[in-house]
Amino acid sequence: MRKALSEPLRYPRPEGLTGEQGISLSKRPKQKARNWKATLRRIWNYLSRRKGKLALVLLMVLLSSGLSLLGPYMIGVAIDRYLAGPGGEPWALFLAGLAAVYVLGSIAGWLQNIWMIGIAQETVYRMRMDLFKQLHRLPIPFFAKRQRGELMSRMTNDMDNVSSTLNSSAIQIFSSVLTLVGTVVVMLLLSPLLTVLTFLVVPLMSSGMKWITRRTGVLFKERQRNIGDLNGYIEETLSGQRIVKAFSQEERVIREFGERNARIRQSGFWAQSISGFIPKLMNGLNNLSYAVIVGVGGYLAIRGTITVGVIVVFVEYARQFTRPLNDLANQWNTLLSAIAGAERVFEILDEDEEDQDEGEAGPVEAVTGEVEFTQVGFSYNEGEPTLQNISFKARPGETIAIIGPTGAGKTSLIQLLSRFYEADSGSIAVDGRDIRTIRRESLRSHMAFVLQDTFLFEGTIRDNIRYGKPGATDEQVVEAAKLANAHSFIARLPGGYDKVLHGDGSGISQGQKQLLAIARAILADPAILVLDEATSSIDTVTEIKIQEGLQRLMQGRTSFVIAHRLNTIRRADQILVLKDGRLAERGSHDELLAKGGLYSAMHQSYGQAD
Ligand SMILES: Nc1ncnc2c1ncn2[C@@H]1O[C@H](COP(=O)(O)OP(=O)(O)OP(=O)(O)O)[C@@H](O)[C@H]1O
Repeated sequence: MRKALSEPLRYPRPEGLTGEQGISLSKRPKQKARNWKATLRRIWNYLSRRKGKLALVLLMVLLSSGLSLLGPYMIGVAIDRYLAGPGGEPWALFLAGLAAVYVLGSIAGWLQNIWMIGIAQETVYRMRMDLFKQLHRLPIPFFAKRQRGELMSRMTNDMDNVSSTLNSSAIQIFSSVLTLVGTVVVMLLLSPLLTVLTFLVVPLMSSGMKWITRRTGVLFKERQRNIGDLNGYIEETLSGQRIVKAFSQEERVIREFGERNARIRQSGFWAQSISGFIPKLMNGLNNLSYAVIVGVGGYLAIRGTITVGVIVVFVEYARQFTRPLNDLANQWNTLLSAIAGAERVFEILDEDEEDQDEGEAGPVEAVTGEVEFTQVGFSYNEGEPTLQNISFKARPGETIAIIGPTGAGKTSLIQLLSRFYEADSGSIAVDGRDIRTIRRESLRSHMAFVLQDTFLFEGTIRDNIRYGKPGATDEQVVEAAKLANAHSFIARLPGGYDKVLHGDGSGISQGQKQLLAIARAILADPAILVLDEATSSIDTVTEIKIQEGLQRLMQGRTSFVIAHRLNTIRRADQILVLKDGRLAERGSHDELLAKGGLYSAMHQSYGQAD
């Protein structure tokens, strides 16, 4: 008996009890799902695609749980049978049987693990695919309301949460419950009294855990908040790195980072230190439970009520009983937080995609570029009109300059034309066809955008130019670059067209970025062009190159230019002057000047700025 007390764990100590990882998982700030039943049903929809494999996993869980009960039981039986001296089956046979039980148990555990990981990875793969597809189907207004970082975290953190839980926690919880129930049943069958004594530690354990977690919960939350704060600070200072350097604020930034970093150290220290008591407490209580079992069991054995074998079985089961209990405590929060994560993923999946194109909507083959707005009205928020009663007609190949004070609605007008937003009233027609009857994708394939802030993807210059027309040949890419006046600077770059651009084209200048955007648009060869003229000043040589490139690009296309330069405005076939969401004036430069109205007044200031 002494042996059992001083060396209570005959088999490898269960990991569930100790270890920082297990503890910290249970202390994660809880994220609660609002409708966990519906979320679980949807997770099941994904999982159920692999029903056969799942059934195998469950079989393995049953097998490994059953074998984990059988092992200690066999030891107990053996002790009773062989304690008084050799008898019954030979030892070797018994040992072989015992070894088989443990080996089979391990194999079943291993198979269950590996199969479940397969199912989990496939499930997460599908969910991730669905989420990414959905993110690219959602309309622009959806993104206007959300933070990019927040969406990113659904794609990464929430998916990771779901992944790790499906990988291990879900199955562990199931197997813990099974083992727990099985252990309790066998314990009750062997000795109800000893079972009750073993249970005595449970309230002590749970109140001890509660006492500690109440304290560490606050600390872990604080640490989490501090980490969030630090991440935010890192993101901010990296994005604003140029400003930091430009204002020589490096020292201050480092100091402020240090303060935040120290806060994490502080909260982390206390959270980890206090939670470190959990394994100690568990081990202490476990030993207490062994002592009680062995003490009372010994007394009962002397009185002949139970056998020594039963005591040994109980000591083993007591361990087996507290381990799943602990696992459950550890995994429960992980499970809850994964369900909450999955719910956040499903929330995005449930968002309305871009309004389905109306019944008749179809593709449009060739477009000449005639655009007509008829009494178009639009508002981002109900009751706050952004555009009202906009009517004009652009003939194919015309250049339309859109001007007006900031906030007048210039960008909004363009957004409607490209169907990023839908007009609330009136109609917009391309080649006489209402754009609501043209599939968005098809409509946009006839348009190209050269915006102030050109977005370049990670990849070669060639691929970036080819972005709108992936099938274009290398010769066509070079041809477009030449027309855009981009060829000469590209040719001078090390690597030329194969130079890889990183981080949104950080290795090239603003002007060069614009030249690439022009080349991209030339290659796409659209009938309708949308230009947002750069307001930032670019050196004169590049400026001339850009203007030349733009002229070539605009040739023969209907071009809408949010214009800032007098030259562009003067050359336009029509000028739309927007003010407070209304079309204040419309006409050519000369017509509007002659009118002596708003344009004429604005023209003065343009004249000064140009
Ligand atoms: N996503 C949005 N949600 C709500 N209101 C918006 C949104 N985008 C723009 N607005 C508002 O609509 C009005 C018109 O904005 P718009 O961007 O079209 O003006 P703009 O003439 O292009 O201005 P700027 O010259 O400054 O770019 C502004 O009052 C603006 O605050």
